[in-house]
Amino acid sequence: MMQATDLRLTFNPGTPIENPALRGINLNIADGEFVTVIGTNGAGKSTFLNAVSGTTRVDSGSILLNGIDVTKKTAHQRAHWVARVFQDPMAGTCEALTIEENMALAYKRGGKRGLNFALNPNNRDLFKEKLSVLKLGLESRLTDRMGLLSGGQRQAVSLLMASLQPSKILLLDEHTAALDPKTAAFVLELTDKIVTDNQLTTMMVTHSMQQALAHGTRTVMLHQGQVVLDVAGDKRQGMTVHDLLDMFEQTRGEKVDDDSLILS
Ligand SMILES: Nc1ncnc2c1ncn2[C@@H]1O[C@H](COP(=O)(O)OP(=O)(O)OP(=O)(O)O)[C@@H](O)[C@H]1O
Repeated sequence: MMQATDLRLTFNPGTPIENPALRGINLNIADGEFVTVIGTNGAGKSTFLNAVSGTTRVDSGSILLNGIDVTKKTAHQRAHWVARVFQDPMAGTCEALTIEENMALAYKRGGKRGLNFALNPNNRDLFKEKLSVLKLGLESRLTDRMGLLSGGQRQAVSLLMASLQPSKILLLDEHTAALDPKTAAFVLELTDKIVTDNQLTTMMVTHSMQQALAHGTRTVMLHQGQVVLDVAGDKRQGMTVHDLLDMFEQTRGEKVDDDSLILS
């Protein structure tokens, strides 16, 4: 369970380029809920995810993960609880290390023991078994360097890595945006499977309203640093992009001014 309460953050306060990126975000996510997050450019989506993961500190407000207040904890201290897959396939894995070394690092995420401890025969079998689910033949390439994999393969392995240890929340930050449409569809399908199989509490930022409605169990829209729409259950079932745009217009009294959000 994640509870984000009145999160506020202003970049460059007191300067001519002062920017209130988070203006009181309130969002509670129940265990096992898969929330898709959309919003116009600059709405604060990445900043919000950074605040949850601890790579950005908020000015005020609180973030609780399973009842534990992590607001003042560093990203490193939160590593036990927060798993993340980034937009850039290069960002979440180390290309100089092998597939099994990357997986071993993920397996010991937040732990103190060394890489060699996690690279034992039992774990190798586990990594192979997990990789075989991808149906990409990577289970026979454990000692290949990560840098040899395509962007889609790396994102697929990143997703597996994120689910190797139980986390309180999985953050997906436009993790398919850099992939071609076919590979993106494959990685999204895999995301659904991994999230469902492992009952992961998940927040997925996407720049596609269509994707936001087609995946997950709940959709939240951010606008100017606040949550302005929040739909789930029957209300969300069968909802179209057009319905969502109408809802935004009725709530805000303005139209969505971001073609990429509407058209992608
Ligand atoms: N490190 C930073 N320093 C100053 N301003 C920042 C910084 N990071 C983000 N911002 C600003 O904060 C606002 C929110 O940015 P953020 O990246 O969270 O938006 P976003 O919703 O993820 O947008 P996009 O869809 O374009 O990626 C924007 O106006 C952005 O320019």
